[in-house]
Amino acid sequence: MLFMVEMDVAIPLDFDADEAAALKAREKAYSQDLQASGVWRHIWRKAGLYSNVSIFDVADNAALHDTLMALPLYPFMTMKVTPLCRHPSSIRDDDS
Ligand SMILES: O=C(O)C[C@H]1C=CC(=O)O1
Repeated sequence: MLFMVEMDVAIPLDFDADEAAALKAREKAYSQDLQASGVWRHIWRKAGLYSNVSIFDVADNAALHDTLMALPLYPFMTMKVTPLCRHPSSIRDDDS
């Protein structure tokens, strides 16, 4: 199942800088592992914002939930999740 997930990150300005850097490093590794495995299909920066729009390919709603809850930056994120399905006008043979 495909989902578009929009993530807005807001780390408090007074949050410890070293701790924030460590969380961002863990987040990057977690994200890149999921990208390599095909679960995190796409990630795009929203220009000018500490936000991204991502496409996840997971088995079901519960798998998406578990994946998102495990994001190291999750406590500092606001998310919007949108389920996706194929568009009838798509010229692609599959959802790649
Ligand atoms: O920077 C972000 O958009 C937040 C988060 C998502 C992946 C990652 O590496 O960081």
